[in-house]
Amino acid sequence: MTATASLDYALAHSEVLFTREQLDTEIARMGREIDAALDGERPVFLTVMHGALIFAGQLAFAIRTDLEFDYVHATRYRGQTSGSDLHWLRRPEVPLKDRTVVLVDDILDEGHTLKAVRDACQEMGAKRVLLAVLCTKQHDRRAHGIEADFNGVDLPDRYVFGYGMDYHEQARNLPAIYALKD
Ligand SMILES: O=P(O)(O)OC[C@H]1O[C@H](OP(=O)(O)OP(=O)(O)O)[C@H](O)[C@@H]1O
Ligand code: HPA
Repeated sequence: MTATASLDYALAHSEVLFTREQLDTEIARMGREIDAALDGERPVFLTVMHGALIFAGQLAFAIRTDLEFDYVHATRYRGQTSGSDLHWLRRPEVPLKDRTVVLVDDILDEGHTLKAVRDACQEMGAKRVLLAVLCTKQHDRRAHGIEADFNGVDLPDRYVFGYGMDYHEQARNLPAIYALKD
């Protein structure tokens, strides 16, 4: 591993943007918003591995409506800090025809990942796909036609890690969102 890819390097060149306490508050709000949108309907709660793992568990506890769990694994970054082609490692198993899907991911960045996963859900017959993300990066590189229905916090256009998000496959279990300094 190169020196700049180490977690020690990342922590020495980063700052905390959002603490666990701040994120707890936002996730609780999202749970209430999702309950209101579901209006009693039981959805498929579809988690995009690996990055959404921590957020999805916390969000599920914040939602009162019963959920049917499934997950997909699609990755575009594969441990790197810039994205490339999307690789599907697991597609949805639960039949999605005529179902509402709550699609859960850690970050909406350029949007290619969630756009591809959302399109796949629609091709499988989902009647409604609601996107719930912990954070959204603010820039003008977003893929056309993708935005979050439920968002936790907005981020500057910097590489972030922690709270499920990786720095060269490290740091996912740090309980805060960190950003590299410019
Ligand atoms: O909006 P985009 O630019 O497409 O980026 C967002 C995606 O990138 C990350 O996944 P990654 O490919 O790093 O896999 P991971 O979830 O295993 O970390 C993240 O979890 C999102 O799924
Ligand atoms: O800034 C990021 N950090 C971690 N994973 C990501 N996937 C897309 N953007 C990012």
